[in-house]
Amino acid sequence: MIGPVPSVEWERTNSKRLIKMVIKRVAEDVYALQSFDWDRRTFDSILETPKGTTYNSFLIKDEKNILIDSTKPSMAKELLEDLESLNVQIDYIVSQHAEQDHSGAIPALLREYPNAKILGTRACKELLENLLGIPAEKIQNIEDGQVLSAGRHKLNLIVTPWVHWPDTMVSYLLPEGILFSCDFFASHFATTKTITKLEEIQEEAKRYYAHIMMPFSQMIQGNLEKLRNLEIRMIAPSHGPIIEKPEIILDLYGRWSSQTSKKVTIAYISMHGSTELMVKHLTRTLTDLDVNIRVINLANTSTGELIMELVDSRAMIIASPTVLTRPHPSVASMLYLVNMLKPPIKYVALIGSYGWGTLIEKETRKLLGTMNIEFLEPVLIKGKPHKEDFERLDKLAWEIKEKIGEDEK
Ligand SMILES: Cc1cc2nc3c(=O)[nH]c(=O)nc-3n(C[C@H](O)[C@H](O)[C@H](O)COP(=O)(O)O)c2cc1C
Repeated sequence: MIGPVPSVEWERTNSKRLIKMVIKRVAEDVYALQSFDWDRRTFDSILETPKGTTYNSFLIKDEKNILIDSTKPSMAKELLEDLESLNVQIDYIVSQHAEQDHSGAIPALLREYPNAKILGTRACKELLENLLGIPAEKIQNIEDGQVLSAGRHKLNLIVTPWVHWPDTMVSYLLPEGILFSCDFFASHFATTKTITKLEEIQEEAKRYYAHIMMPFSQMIQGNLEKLRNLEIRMIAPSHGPIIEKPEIILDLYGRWSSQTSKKVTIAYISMHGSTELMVKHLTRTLTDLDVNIRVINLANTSTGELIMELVDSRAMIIASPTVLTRPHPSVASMLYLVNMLKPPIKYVALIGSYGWGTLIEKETRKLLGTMNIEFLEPVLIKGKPHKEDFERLDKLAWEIKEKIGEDEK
């Protein structure tokens, strides 16, 4: 039986420490304990976090008290103090994902609550032992679909592998209908607001999806399917704000994991302007052909911005001069990342200028070696582009327009 719609209310903030921790009442006897990292600007040394982040832990107070996820090790002290202020003993810690930003405070929690049992997936158990030195006997494996009863509250434990590591799971709380989703549907966004509108979350959710979730789009589709029959009233991820209108993020994930739009993203760099002239010409022609394009100069725009554009692009044009026979290093490192993150692009075209001899095509194909893409005929020219080079670019523009219109996927 599902209960009344949960809604977030302020409980208290720990202002002594510059609001490092915020406690929110999410529903009756359900609390969000959020650690705020307002100033964090990168994650995993890859992902930009221009709006900081939070590490969210959730407490269900009942006959048995359950803590879902924790925080990063350096914020363990604040989490323990806030639990103390809520006057609870912890019976269960559900570790939805062993990565240190969610489970790093578990050793400190175990020192304070030595009788607490840790629950996690099989893969999580092994990782908790290896990453955090948590003794095996403290951790119980959960089975997919297992229900943990706290008393009035029932927590449905659902195995959802690869959102973001092999160990990941989510938990669905009844009667409130709250989905504790860990990294699934998360965003790096330090805000005290809860989300009810798409525009409030779209950009940071997309940045997060692009870097963390995109390589696993097939698994995401499978896991979305697994959640389809749940009546989800609220999504409480372990990073970023709580989402009070779950359909907005569920729709985005549905689209991002299975569709592209007819968009073409052009990523370029140019040292002396010849490749840039090619990009300008191609941009003009594609615009005349009414193709939706985004142009990104890698010299002044981060690779992260490009990766976000690729979430819903159907084609990518790579424009690079030849440097020591290969793509410019900024292009090469971008290609390395694209190959890892596997955006759903279907077509790739390579253009660029070289001086005397080039292996750029071979190297580009190699760098994108594990992607399922069709390479269009490259336009590689010696020196500055001339009339016949512009004609080749026009031909490429027409080909791109035709290709991206061929299907709607
Ligand atoms: C550091 C450096 C290394 C280069 N290495 C090569 C090379 O291996 N093969 C080649 O054909 N041209 C090479 N070139 C020449 C450039 O590819 C050529 O000048 C090209 O037109 C530059 O395009 P851009 O004007 O878009 O920067 C090199 C240029 C520089 C500055």
